[in-house]
Amino acid sequence: MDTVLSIKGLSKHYGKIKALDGLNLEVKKGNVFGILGPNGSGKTTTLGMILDVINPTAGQFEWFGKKSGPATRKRIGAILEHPIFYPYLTGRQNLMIVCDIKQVPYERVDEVLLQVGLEERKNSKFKTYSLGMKQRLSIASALLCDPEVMILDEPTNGLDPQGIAEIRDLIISIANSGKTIIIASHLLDEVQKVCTHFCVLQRGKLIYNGLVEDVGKGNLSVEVKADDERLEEVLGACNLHLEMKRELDKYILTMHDGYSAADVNKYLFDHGITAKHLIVKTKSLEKQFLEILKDQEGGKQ
Ligand SMILES: Nc1ncnc2c1ncn2[C@@H]1O[C@H](COP(=O)(O)OP(=O)(O)OP(=O)(O)O)[C@@H](O)[C@H]1O
Repeated sequence: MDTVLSIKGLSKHYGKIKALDGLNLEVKKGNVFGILGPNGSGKTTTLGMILDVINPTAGQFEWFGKKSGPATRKRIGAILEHPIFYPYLTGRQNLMIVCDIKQVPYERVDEVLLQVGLEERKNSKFKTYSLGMKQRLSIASALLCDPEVMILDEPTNGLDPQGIAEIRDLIISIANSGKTIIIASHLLDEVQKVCTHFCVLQRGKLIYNGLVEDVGKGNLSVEVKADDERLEEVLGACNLHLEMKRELDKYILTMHDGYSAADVNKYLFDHGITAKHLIVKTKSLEKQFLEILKDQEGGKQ
């Protein structure tokens, strides 16, 4: 798979503050790559450097196998902050101004407005747009040059749940059109729903890099409830699980490899107990993220 972005030993120090410290990362063509991290972990600094807005203290990066420059920059669309649009001009007129600046033919304006779902409101003034519509116009603006890569910094910041869902669907549709996408976010649910890959930064260091589909792999957890006072004793005696925990009126079993909720159900049934609640719990990215951060903290002690 073609490498779109290759980062080697990238660092940015502000005096004693190591905003980014020796980052190595590769993003391949077609990836939807989430950069996760708590506040101040170096996400925006990373995006700033790969977009040539911030000068690195050390290290390097390549776009499409080449040193970054005007030719590679044309192949990248980015939204770092809300771009400034004119409130009294329509969405369409605002994008025509961007076309003039970027030397893109005006035909692209209607194409991108359609792509981001603003076709019906294209002749409304920008000041009448909701926050979600403003964000979609920003994305439309970044799409004007038909870039191969889109870089989005916290694309759903400040949006309501419906706005978040709309931007999420838009990102998925842009990814499906074959573009590579890099998103910095602290919304784990958003990354889990949209991204194929993710990395975690903490205090400027890369502490995790992997596939989103691998989240939740590992030992299965099964949650069990039953109206039977023998439940704890019977469950405790079975050898399907590695660990059993009680949480209020339910039991959480961490299963041995190869055993499922159906095995628990059959075991209980064979012991005359009918489960009234039996669900498989998969680990969310949120849980995994918190564990990754905790492991890192633990490793320091
Ligand atoms: N211009 C600057 N001068 C000094 N320190 C800076 C500067 N820019 C960023 N930093 C520091 O570098 C660290 C990383 O900041 P950065 O904005 O990249 O983090 P972030 O992960 O994007 O955080 P957030 O989620 O809050 O936006 C922080 O400690 C921040 O205070």
